[in-house]
Amino acid sequence: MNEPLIAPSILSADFARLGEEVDNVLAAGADMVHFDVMDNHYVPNLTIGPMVCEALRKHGVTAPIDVHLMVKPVDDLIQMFIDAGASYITFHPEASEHIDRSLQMVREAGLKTGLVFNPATPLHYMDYVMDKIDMILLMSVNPGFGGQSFIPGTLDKLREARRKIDASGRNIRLEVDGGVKEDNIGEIAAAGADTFVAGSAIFKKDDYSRIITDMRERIAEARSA
Ligand SMILES: O=C(CO)[C@@H](O)[C@H](O)COP(=O)(O)O
Repeated sequence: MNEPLIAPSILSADFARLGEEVDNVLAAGADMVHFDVMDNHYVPNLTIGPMVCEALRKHGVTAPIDVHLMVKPVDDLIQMFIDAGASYITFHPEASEHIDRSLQMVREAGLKTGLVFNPATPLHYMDYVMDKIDMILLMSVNPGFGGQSFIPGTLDKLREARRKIDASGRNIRLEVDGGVKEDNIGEIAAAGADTFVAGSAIFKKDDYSRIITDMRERIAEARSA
């Protein structure tokens, strides 16, 4: 099992102080920055684009930036985020006309890539591209907004995704996003996730270090049980 990674979603950060917020959450022990891109078309919200990713790099952020594209179509923005300094680029299979080609674009640029599955999206989209993905992201809420409740059926879906990853023999990260909190992160880890996106659970707290440490402890407890 991969070492667990905590990826705060900057969707819940104070955008007026974004550089400082990202510095603070990384100094508090976060492993990477989860960067939610929404187009008010594929999802009913509008957020940030490649200029903000580039600005974070210019600000001095060296940690991995995990770009989650909630846009349709995806290919133009993939290229822009490659140029802007993304580390991971994940997208929804329904948002690409040519999933294999979109994955290939990211890989040829030397970045890590992956597919994102909404709560009702079946996992079979990954079946013929397992050799081209580094991450599978299961949405545990319907995408578009922070602060929603974790959909419990995601736990079974995580177990199913974990079986597929293990059967592939490849080192693919299993990320979960939506409603991840300190009181459910243990069972999410036990279901097979190794990469944990949390927005409001971290950014709505005063002490980022305490919540990230608490999350790590609960993951470790779940793994040793
Ligand atoms: O992509 C999304 C929502 O579409 C997420 O990354 C949210 O930003 C997670 O927020 P919390 O549920 O952790 O508050």
